Amino acid sequence: MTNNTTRCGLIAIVGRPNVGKSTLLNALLGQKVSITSRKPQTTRHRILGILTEESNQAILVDTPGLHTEEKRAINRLMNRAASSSIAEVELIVFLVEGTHWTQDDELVLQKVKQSGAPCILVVNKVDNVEDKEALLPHLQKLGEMHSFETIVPVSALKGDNVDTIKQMCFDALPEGDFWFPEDYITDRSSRFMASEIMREKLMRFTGDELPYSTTVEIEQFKQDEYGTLHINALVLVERNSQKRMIIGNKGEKLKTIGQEARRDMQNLFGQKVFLETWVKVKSGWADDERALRSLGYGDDYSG
Ligand SMILES: Nc1nc2c(ncn2[C@@H]2O[C@H](COP(=O)(O)OP(=O)(O)OP(=O)(O)O)[C@@H](O)[C@H]2O)c(=O)[nH]1
Repeated sequence: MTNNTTRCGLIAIVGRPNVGKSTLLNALLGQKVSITSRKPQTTRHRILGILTEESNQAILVDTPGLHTEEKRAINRLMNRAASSSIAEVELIVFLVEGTHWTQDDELVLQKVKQSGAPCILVVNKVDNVEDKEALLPHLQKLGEMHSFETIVPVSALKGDNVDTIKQMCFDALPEGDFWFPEDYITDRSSRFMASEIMREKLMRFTGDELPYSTTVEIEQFKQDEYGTLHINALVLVERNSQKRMIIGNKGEKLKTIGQEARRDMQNLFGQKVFLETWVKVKSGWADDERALRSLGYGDDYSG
């Protein structure tokens, strides 16, 4: 019998636009989530997907040098059972394309070097390379640019060698509890994190007075064309007195909570955040359903 040890950690997937990151992600995630629908080049540091298989959970993010603040935020929010801190991303998967090497690739390489994290170089779109003879010397040249763990030629589109990448991601994970429920995928988890940030601020600014039954529902989580996230957070409490407590004198407390939450959200998502918050007293059955939805057990979010 194998034991129940689980492994979990952050894996960065980086590469200039159009190298096939989304295609690789979809191949890795087995079409569980369509990431190609996200707007290209507008997001930084965000969770791209969560790959959970058996005892492994790889959290795929899109930046190599996660700032300490962000790491702390993720850690604080997600790692409930264990208190171990996240030092770095465990591995960087650096995507380039065929036999090309561009200025943008060079820029990404600099970031990879700065981060100091182990890195595998994934040469994508090899199915497109007409001159197969040219591939080997090209790979050799790439190998001289940095001390990559390994260089893997793949075709994300055809699925060639994608399993090798997946295994390398899993092998890089340290032992630890899962940070997300097993069925979590990217969009939901962003909402989940937004609500966790709100909860955390509520707790911090209202202390023990806030009952456990308080829930936060993220009613809107939308990105506009300029890359700003518009997040509406609804705080549901049981009594008017609790509502007053959260709102505070002339709304001061809710304002502070909102400001702090917004700052953390911006850090975590790496995007400008426009956050609206309001507090409502929940009443009856309909709100129970809401509360459940806010925990992610209801309909899928499509916002
Ligand atoms: N021939 C071939 N085409 C690929 C492969 N992988 C991706 N592509 C194509 O390359 C184009 C860009 O792929 P994406 O996955 O959207 O690239 P991306 O890096 O996510 O781009 P951004 O979202 O702009 O960062 C698409 O037309 C893909 O179909 C591959 O292995 N072989």
